[in-house]
Amino acid sequence: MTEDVLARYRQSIDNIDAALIYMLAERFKITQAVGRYKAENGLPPADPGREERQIERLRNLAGDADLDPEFSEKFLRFVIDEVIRHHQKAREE
Ligand SMILES: C=C(O[C@@H]1C=C(C(=O)O)C=C[C@H]1O)C(=O)O
Repeated sequence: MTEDVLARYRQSIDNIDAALIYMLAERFKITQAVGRYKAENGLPPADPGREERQIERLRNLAGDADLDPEFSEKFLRFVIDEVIRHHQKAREE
């Protein structure tokens, strides 16, 4: 009985994790396009002003959603740093 409850929770966790992976894949597809556009047009890989606005926006959304804003900032920072790495590579190609 208890194991059924745990299995149901975990099924839901598996679905959410799958959605996160698909959403991240879509985000990286569009950021790769941004990286190519920047490389072709001589724009810098990073845009600190945009990052600051994004982080502030997500910190507020996190607060509304009862998620730790510090965690949401760390997560977005991690993703953005990877995007910038891709943009630097696109510029070198
Ligand atoms: C995607 C961009 O490039 C970088 C990555 C960002 C992101 O992943 O949200 C935001 C700003 C830039 O440093 C962009 O300039 O919009």
